[in-house]
Amino acid sequence: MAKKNQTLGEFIIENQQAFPYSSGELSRLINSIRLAAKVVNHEVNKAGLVDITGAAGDTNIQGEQQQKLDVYANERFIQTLTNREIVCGIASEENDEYITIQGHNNDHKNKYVVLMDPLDGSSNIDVNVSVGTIFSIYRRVTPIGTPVTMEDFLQPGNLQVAAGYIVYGTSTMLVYTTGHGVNGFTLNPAIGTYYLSHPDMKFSEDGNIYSVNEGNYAQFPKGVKDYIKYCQAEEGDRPYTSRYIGSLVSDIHRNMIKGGIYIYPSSSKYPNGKLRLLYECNPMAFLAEQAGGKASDGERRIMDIKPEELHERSPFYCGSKNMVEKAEEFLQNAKTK
Ligand SMILES: O=P(O)(O)OC[C@H]1O[C@](O)(COP(=O)(O)O)[C@@H](O)[C@@H]1O
Ligand SMILES: [Mg+2]
Ligand SMILES: [Mg+2]
Repeated sequence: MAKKNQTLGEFIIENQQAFPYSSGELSRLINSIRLAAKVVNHEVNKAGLVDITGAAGDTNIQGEQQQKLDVYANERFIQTLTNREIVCGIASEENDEYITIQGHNNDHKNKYVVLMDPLDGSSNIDVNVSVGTIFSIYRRVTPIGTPVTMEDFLQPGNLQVAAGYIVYGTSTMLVYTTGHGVNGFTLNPAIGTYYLSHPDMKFSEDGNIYSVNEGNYAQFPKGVKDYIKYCQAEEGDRPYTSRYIGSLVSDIHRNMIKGGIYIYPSSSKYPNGKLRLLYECNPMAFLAEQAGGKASDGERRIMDIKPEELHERSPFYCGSKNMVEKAEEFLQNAKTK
């Protein structure tokens, strides 16, 4: 049972039985993510003081300009996960291909793969707005002792064994699930310890915050435009409040605490949506469902989508269950008209 203010270490030990495969590996994996997050947090907190902001000069497979902090965070998480001898493979937004981790005996004996967005919200780095890291963890499906293959990474989200995010905001928080609810831990930077500050986080069934980049309104499908007009109407419990930070982690985190819906729909600029299914939509969908919320692509449950490619994108509707279902209703009605 989660006890407020217990440390992350105490929580992990007390909830060992909650981790699948009853081994300590998954808890060691969560711990290694915690460690890497502390190092990245340190750099995020001094971004601007040192030359860690701004463009790194390269572009990633998404064709997006890599920020220096994207590259730094990516390297730290890969190094920590590799050194801790727990994972057999890593896929990252910042790497075109997945990374095979052989293990210190080159025996490919590790059981888990991690997919991650090492730094989410890159456009906010230079303007001192919160950013995050998102991770998704699966048990490998190919035989232990052999090198991982793409099959280990292209698993539907409903097979995740753990998922979470770190938000580097006014405070640094680690929020994650292993399929037994969602718990949030806040870092005490003075002593470098995470404390259980948000036990058993829940999405309220309803909310009055909608998060969408309304600057792209003209590019949206009719159903999305209709839903936004519904949110803005002066009737019933509306107008809702519009809040959009432009960091998926921050927008989802706020909505989980206050209630709300986050939408990144398909558009003329992003026909399949902008967010990546494997390391943005799926982990957030796992958290949302574990917190009593909902996550779809407008029609299908996100976690039931069978991925075809490592960096494939998906439209994303996530948050308070009744709000997501209302948005899906507008999308459906627009199709039938
Ligand atoms: O600026 P836009 O088009 O509204 O997109 C904002 C979205 O893009 C993202 O920044 C994409 O993530 P990355 O920063 O990791 O590429 C999300 O965090 C955010 O929700
Ligand atoms: Mg991202
Ligand atoms: Mg990113």
